[in-house]
Amino acid sequence: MTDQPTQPANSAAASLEAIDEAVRAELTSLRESIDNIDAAVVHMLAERFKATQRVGRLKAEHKLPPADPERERDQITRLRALAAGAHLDPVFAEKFLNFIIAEVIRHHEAIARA
Ligand SMILES: C=C(O[C@@H]1C=C(C(=O)O)C=C[C@H]1O)C(=O)O
Repeated sequence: MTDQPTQPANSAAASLEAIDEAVRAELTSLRESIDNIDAAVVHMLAERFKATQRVGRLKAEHKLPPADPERERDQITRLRALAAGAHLDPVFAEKFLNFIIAEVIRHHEAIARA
């Protein structure tokens, strides 16, 4: 026979409810932080795209190519180092930056065509 808790059943149920309440409160609090961080990420991305759109217009005016692989290599090196220092997976950081840069280049190509 396995060991059973010594508490009466209704008392055990009450403490389980208390744990559930504490877990629920922690989950809500963590999700509030996540929502704030997501909002900050969206605002930062919007600012970044404002800057890259200006770069795109400048490049188009001066007949410069939409992509700059050397600049991208420098950024990836820098971002990977920042990620490692921040305990973020550098592989993920690189993928994330490449995802954003691909979208920026798509915008620059569209600006050049317009
Ligand atoms: C914004 C630029 O255009 C492209 C997009 C980049 C980016 O999003 O960081 C970097 C290099 C370029 O391929 C740039 O040349 O600076």
